[in-house]
Amino acid sequence: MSGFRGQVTLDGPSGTGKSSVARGVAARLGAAYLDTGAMYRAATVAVLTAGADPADAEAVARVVAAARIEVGTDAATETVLVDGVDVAERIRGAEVTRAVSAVSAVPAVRRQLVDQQRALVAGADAVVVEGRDIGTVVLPDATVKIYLTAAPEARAQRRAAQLGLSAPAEIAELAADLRRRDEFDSSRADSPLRPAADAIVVDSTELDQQGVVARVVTLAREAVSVGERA
Ligand SMILES: Nc1ncnc2c1ncn2[C@@H]1O[C@H](COP(=O)(O)OP(=O)(O)O)[C@@H](O)[C@H]1O
Ligand SMILES: Nc1ccn([C@@H]2O[C@H](COP(=O)(O)OP(=O)(O)O)[C@@H](O)[C@H]2O)c(=O)n1
Repeated sequence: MSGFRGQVTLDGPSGTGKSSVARGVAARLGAAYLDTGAMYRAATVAVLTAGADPADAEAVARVVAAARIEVGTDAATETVLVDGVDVAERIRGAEVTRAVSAVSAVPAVRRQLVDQQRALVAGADAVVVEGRDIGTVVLPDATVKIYLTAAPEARAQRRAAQLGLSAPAEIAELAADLRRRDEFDSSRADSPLRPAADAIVVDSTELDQQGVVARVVTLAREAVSVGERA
């Protein structure tokens, strides 16, 4: 079978499985992988490290413009650096998660990171890119666009399992955080979270992770063969 060539975009709300599925799909397709959420989280680390207020759009834009954000495009290893410092663990912490939606709503930050995202994938024959606006803004001509959804309860349960939390109060807090971020990300003026008009919606509520990976790989291969026949 010939190798996959093209761009796969995976967008959707938090906890739907984007990162894990995108890594699995990239491995199966022999493709590069870009986690754009990690870039907005790294920008948030720069803001917090500088002591800037995440709600102060001008200060945020200034700090992020001066920060050197580096992310890897290898599905097997995670590389996230801010000004040369490894922040791969810090970006997943609660402090960053609380502030990231405010930082990512700043248009100057989005322009900077979208330019960087396009440059990072420009040389790749095959790439899987995940985020919120990849199919709508970053790569509007992608080969196949997936919009991943899942029931809110399933998303909160998955996030809790991932973080090793099981107390009902902790799960309720995670669910509230997911709701707050979805609401913020979907209602911002610049590049809100929404499916592209030509995205295929995949609901992962009743599928396990391998099932979702298999479905997306099939959709990616079908899109290429349709493209070849056209
Ligand atoms: N279909 C699925 N069923 C059950 N758990 C899943 C599924 N897809 C992903 N997960 C798990 O849910 C958690 C959150 O997934 P993640 O990929 O981080 O989501 P996102 O990037 O959309 O926030 C991870 O621990 C992952 O292993
Ligand atoms: N392409 C993207 C990716 C992430 N983001 C922002 O970055 C935050 C963190 O993204 P993420 O993908 O790491 O979040 P999780 O789904 O892993 O919780 C999101 O809540 C958005 O505010 C964005 O605005 N645009």
